[in-house]
Parts: sequence; structure tokens; C-alpha cells
Amino acid sequence: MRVRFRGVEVRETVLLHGPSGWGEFGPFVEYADEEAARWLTAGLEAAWGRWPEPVRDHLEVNATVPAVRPEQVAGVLARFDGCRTVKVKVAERGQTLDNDVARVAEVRALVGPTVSVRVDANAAWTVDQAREALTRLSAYDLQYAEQPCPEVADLARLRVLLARDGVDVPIAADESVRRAEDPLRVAREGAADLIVVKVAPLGGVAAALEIVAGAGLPAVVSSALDTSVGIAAGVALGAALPGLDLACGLGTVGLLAADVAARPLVPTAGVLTVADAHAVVSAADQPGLAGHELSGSRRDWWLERLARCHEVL
Ligand SMILES: O=C(O)CCC(=O)C1=CC=C[C@@H](O)[C@@H]1C(=O)O
Ligand SMILES: [Mg+2]
Repeated sequence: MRVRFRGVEVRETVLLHGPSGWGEFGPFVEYADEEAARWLTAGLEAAWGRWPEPVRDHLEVNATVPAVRPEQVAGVLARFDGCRTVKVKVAERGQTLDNDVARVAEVRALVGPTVSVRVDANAAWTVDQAREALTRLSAYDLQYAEQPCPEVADLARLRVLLARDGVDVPIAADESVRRAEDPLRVAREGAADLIVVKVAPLGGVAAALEIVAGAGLPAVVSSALDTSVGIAAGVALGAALPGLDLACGLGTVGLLAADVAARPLVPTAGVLTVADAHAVVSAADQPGLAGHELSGSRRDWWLERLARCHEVL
């Protein structure tokens, strides 16, 4: 990683190659096999299966700003060409609400009033903390707040409290969808205004499409910090969604210090195209692989994990 993101400094992943092209298997290292196995299903779908037909040929993508200091924000934004939406990480462990306010204020000052700004707390706040934080951050005009609190019931309660306070910040569910036993519960309980969907944690493009249909809420497709190969699957999902009004969090290849593809899937003029994603997945080779291969015990660890997850399927 160029800068630390969700505690990750070095991103490791496995690329699979099958008759349909390249797939990715890169569950975060702390995930147990049962959860990681869904990521394998997604990788196998990409390399051996078929994705649904696209209904659009490009997607708008958001810039993603990790929990950096305000003086680092301009440098991060410079890596996202033409993005009209910015997502800012907040509630990072070891930081304060003042740090979040300073970062979001810097983003808003740099992008001006017409760009949309959203925040992602990764389930780090209690309801009271979220209420206080979003009340302060709403001064910077937020498009939405992603997973402010961990529990579905907390999200539902927060929505009621914010409405009562007159704080207009919609709530998006991410972990409550991708890490939940029941990904539709958040929709059933009225706990979110929209959902964030990610191909790998949800077990593939087809599975994610079903969840969006079942939820009946607007959806945003986001990455799992994948290489261009995994991002291509995200583009396939975004391209197949019947409705898509918001920018997708698929611009994260620029957060990696290096990528595997000859033409990395980074947004140009704020968009990613289905044609470019298709080119990555169907390439004969991924040239970056040669420079980034794992060896020794890390390689063994991934191969053993792959085998164990395959057993779970
Ligand atoms: O949505 C984006 O802008 C980028 C992707 C992103 O934020 C994430 C990718 C991978 C892991 C997550 O912690 C994080 C997220 O929570 O959405
Ligand atoms: Mg999130």
C-alpha cells in the first residue's frame, strides 16, 4: 500500500487463471476460512464462470481518502483523475473526531461545493459517538455515512435520532451486508438508506446482484482492496446492476504501490470502462505478477489457505 488502509500496509492476494480468464482470491489475512471461502467462490466465478450481460459501458468512480493527515489529502486526491465523488475514511483507531473533522474539512476545501463527499467509519462508533460525529461532519455536506456503527439495530436507531435532530446524513450499510449472516436484514429493518456491495465478500457477481435485488435499496459497488483483476469483477457487477446512480468505490488500485495488470484499472476522467475491465480479465498474462510473486512461507500460507477454503465450498 502507498499509505496504510484499514490497518493493511502490505496487501497479499492470489490470482487464479481459468478458461474465462483471471480471478482473484484475496481475503484479508485475519478472516477465518468460512468467510474467506466466499472470496474463493467469487474468484472461481471470474476464472471459470460467466458474468451477466452489462447494461452500461462505464461506471463513475469515487476517490478514496484513507485516514491521513490533512496535509496529505491533496497528494491522495491527485491520484484520482476527474472523480466527482470522494469517500473519506473516519473513526480510525488511535485518532480523534477532531482529526476526522480536519480531514473532511480539507477535502471539502480542496474539491469545492459541487463534488459529493461521503465518509466511512467502518463500524467504529457507538450510536452516541456517531450522532455527535455526523452532526459535526454534516457541516461539510455529506452524501452519506457508511457503516457508522456495527449493529443493524444501532444503524436503525441512529437514523431515527439524526432525523429527530434534523441532521440530513443518509446511512449506508457495508459490513452489515458483506459480513452478515443475513445480508438482507439491514433492508428489512429499515436500518439503511442504501447498501454497499462488494463482489468478493459476497461470493461473486451473481450473488451480489441477488442481494441488491432482494434489498430493494440503491446500491454502490465498492472494492475489497483488490488488484485490477478483482476490480474488473466489481466493474462487471456495477455494469450489470439495473439501477446505479452513485459513484462506485472501485478506484482503489491507485492506493496500491504496484498492480499486476499491464494497464491498471484506475479511473480516467472519473470513470472505469467495461471494455478496460474485460481486457484485464481476458489478458493472456498479467505482467506485474513476475515482479510481485510471494515466496517461501507466505506463499505456502496462501496455498494452504486456498486449499482449506476449497474444502469449505
Ligand atoms: O469504497 C471505497 O471507496 C474503497 C474501498 C473501501 O473503502 C474498502 C475496501 C476494502 C475494505 C474496507 O475496509 C473498505 C470499506 O470499508 O469500504
Ligand atoms: Mg466500508
